[in-house]
Amino acid sequence: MSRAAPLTFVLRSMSLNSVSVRNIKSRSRVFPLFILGGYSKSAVICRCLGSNTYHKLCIANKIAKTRLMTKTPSSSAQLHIDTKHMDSLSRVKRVSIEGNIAVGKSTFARLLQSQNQDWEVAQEPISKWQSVESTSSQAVGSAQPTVSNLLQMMYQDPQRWSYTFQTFSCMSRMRTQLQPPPARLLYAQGTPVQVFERSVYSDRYIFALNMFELGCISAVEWAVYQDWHSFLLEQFGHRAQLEGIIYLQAPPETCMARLRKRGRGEERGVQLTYLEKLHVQHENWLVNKSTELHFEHLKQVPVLTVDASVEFERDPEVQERLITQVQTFFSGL
Ligand SMILES: Nc1ncnc2c1ncn2[C@@H]1O[C@H](COP(=O)(O)OP(=O)(O)O)[C@@H](O)[C@H]1O
Ligand SMILES: Nc1nc2c(ncn2[C@H]2C[C@H](O)[C@@H](COP(=O)(O)O)O2)c(=O)[nH]1
Repeated sequence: MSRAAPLTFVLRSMSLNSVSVRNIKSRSRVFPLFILGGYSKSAVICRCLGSNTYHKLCIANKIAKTRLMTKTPSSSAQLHIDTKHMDSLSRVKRVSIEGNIAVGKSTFARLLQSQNQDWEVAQEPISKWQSVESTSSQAVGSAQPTVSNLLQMMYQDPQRWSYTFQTFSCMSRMRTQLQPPPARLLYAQGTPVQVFERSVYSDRYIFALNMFELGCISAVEWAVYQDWHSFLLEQFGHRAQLEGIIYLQAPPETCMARLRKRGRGEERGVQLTYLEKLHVQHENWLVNKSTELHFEHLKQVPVLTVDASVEFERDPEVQERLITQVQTFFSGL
């Protein structure tokens, strides 16, 4: 049997009984798919009726990429596919926790993780920013690997390192948001939710914007950042889209006290004015809705604002109230 070069398809729509795919190379052909069965962990093998053509579908959340394993089917080809797996994937909601530095996002995320097996928390990849490996451009073979703390470099010399930091933080957030959900979420009884600590959106609409407004990112760097950010999200955004946002809201003074209490070395020089500015950015985006957004779906994403000024770390009653609030929010997504 002859093998054609692999083609890539993107799942366009999904219902209980059919799935249609668009050939992204020709941008025109649509193949109806019908349920049959048989899938492995992250791949579905489907068969094209009336021919020996097989397709392998690699699924990520609501979007599936199919790879043509053998010859090209006719445009009327009917494919068999198990959509049970796809339905499970599409049930998984994606929510980010947003809020000022040290407001309590990690603490809150840990609380959520401990409360419900149907929720999976992805932490902010701070450790990656604290240890960036590089090699010097010395003679081949003698180059020594170096580990740099980009978070510290950004705080020590924001003019020099803010743009570099935002490229790295955004890429690491994108990677996190593109992670498929763990298998146990696919079999969840309730509402399965992937919870992200911050997102590619706060990267742009909170931090990068703030650094630009503070003059730590130049006009050219800001233009370049926005250009690749928009492109990245246009290309992959459908796989990283959020269904909800939890905004942990607290006065900057409270965040400052918690930041000092936490005592992270890199943040020693952080001033209250910086947290005040970040607070305004959060309020503008998530409460006043005055931040200019560039992604239509983002304008519609529901926001749950949680009063994070209360001490919830060691108060089971407050924790219970918060969890109920979150549970109600998740089930309405
Ligand atoms: N609700 C709260 N009340 C009092 N202290 C808190 C609360 N939430 C978090 N903290 C403390 O504040 C500090 C920062 O919390 P953390 O969860 O690391 O914040 P973030 O992830 O938003 O930066 C930690 O020392 C934590 O113990
Ligand atoms: N300049 C930027 N700084 C950022 C960004 N994301 C996080 N951070 C800083 C703020 C904190 O010092 C630390 C971790 O944040 P927490 O709020 O989780 O404590 O990293 C960013 O995009 N730009």
